[in-house]
Amino acid sequence: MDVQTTLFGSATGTAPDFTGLERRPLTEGAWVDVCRGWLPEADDVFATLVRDVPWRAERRKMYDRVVDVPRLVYTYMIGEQLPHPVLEAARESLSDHYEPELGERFRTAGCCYYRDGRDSVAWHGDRIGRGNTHDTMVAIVSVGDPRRLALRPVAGGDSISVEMGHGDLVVMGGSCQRTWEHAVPKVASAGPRLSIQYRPFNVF
Ligand SMILES: O=C(O)CCC(=O)C(=O)O
Ligand SMILES: [Fe+2]
Repeated sequence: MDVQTTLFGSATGTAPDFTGLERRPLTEGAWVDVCRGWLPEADDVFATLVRDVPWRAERRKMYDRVVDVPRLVYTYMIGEQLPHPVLEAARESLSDHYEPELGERFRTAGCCYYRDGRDSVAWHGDRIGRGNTHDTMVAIVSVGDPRRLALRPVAGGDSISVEMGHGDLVVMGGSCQRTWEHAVPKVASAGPRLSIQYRPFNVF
């Protein structure tokens, strides 16, 4: 076996690739990309994050109020080491793939823990910072039980939904954070799900 393969194999598993990625254009220059089964070692990432992330309850400013968001969170800021090497490799691979279009690299990683179907996040755009005024991207990697990402235009109109399953990648891009809103609705029954959201500098 050649050394390169061995090193890469043990440190980060198979590098994710973007074969099978599909883009769904929305209105007003927003879009969503979906790539199923994208993340290598998804089982191990799930178990490691449940155990090692310093999870805390979320308080979040939304619609000019601070509201409780029923889920656990922790955000890895620029330069903080991520809790699994596959997540470092995934960030670099996403940056390499999207940089020509995004014009910059992904820098932070927000982690969310939806413990069961009662955990959720209400309708919002990631508009703290530049998402409020500029086109940007938020790349979401999911592990654990599938949950639905609902999206609806701010101006009014039908909502759509994208299933986020174990190892799936979903990227919201273009004007999505300001012209559309998204939510992870409560469901009658679900097991635990973790979400890792990669964002560029000053997008939250
Ligand atoms: O759970 C997800 O994947 C989406 C989370 C989200 O929209 C957010 O934290 O801003
Ligand atoms: Fe969001």
